[in-house]
Amino acid sequence: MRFTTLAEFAQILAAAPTVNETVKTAAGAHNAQLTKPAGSLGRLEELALWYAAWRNDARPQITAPQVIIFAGNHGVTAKGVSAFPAEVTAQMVANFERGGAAINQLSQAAGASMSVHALDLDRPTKDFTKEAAMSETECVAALKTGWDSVNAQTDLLVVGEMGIGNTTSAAAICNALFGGSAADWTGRGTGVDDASLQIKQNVVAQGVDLFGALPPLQILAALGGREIAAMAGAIARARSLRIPVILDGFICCAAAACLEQACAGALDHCVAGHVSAETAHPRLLAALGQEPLLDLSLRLGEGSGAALAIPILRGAVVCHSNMATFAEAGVSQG
Ligand SMILES: O=C(O)c1ccc[n+]([C@@H]2O[C@H](COP(=O)([O-])O)[C@@H](O)[C@H]2O)c1
Ligand SMILES: Cc1cc2nc[nH]c2cc1C
Repeated sequence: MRFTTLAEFAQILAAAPTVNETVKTAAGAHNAQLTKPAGSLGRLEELALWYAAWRNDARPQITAPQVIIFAGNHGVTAKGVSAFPAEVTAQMVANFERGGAAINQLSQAAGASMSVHALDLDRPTKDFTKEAAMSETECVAALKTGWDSVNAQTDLLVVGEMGIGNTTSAAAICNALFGGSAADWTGRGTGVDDASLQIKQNVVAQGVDLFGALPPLQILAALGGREIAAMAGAIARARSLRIPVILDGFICCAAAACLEQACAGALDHCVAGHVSAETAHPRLLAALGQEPLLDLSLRLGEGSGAALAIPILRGAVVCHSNMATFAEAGVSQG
């Protein structure tokens, strides 16, 4: 399916497949027969039923998880909102390509393929305290990069990001989408000091003053970044292919939030992999109605927290699909 405008992208979200309740019921009946006290696998049982219902398969397997990292540069970095210089984005892309970053290790440990997409790094977005970060055309191009990067054969998707300055962009998106004050949504990102945190809050407040009244996908264009839009495009593509998604930290969830606010239920195929140490991430997860699987005080991004959650979902699915039933094992039911 192609889209050339944000309005067409919104139509795709509205027409996306929904969860298969018949398969969910069948998966629930199977779960009830497995050799364990009812409910004893806790949240793993709920995860397995959710996964089965999205895959249209009451006894699914996870065989080909995909991790995709998107990188983008941000005009607002000129304001001094990050503890690191903007050139680190491109330097880290080279590191991802050489296999030297945390996400390379975590993807491999989780048995996932991993790819990196750098989006116009030599052309940062515009400073959103002055003008929209991206035009509609630029935002649509980034959404398409994400859309096209999803392998249709994958059965579990993680999207992650790298972009110096992108916690400022994510904070502005969240403040615009959910209200409250700039301080509510602005954290220390890579580790800014008190003076830079104050600048960051002011930048977020200025962006929200200018663009906060726009509809959600226009907020993504005006306050977002290319890697943020690309994550949104990939999450939407996964939905169209019935591929469940594990969400990562604050920036990933801000991208996802644009979809949910544009179309209620757009994240029903997503689960939050972790809650990050970025101060506003718990607030964002609450706004999305998401309960994170892990709480490890990570604040790296790169899809790292989501990749760590892959084995949890794998565990849920192998128990659900491969355990013996009471009848098969000759175990007496209580
Ligand atoms: O995922 C998170 O919650 C998270 C929290 C803080 C920082 N990050 C990463 O740090 C970078 C953004 O931080 P900053 O300070 O440059 O806005 C970007 O590359 C993110 O991947 C990521
Ligand atoms: C070194 C470094 C690695 C990162 N990975 C994701 N965001 C990052 C930010 C920095 C600064």
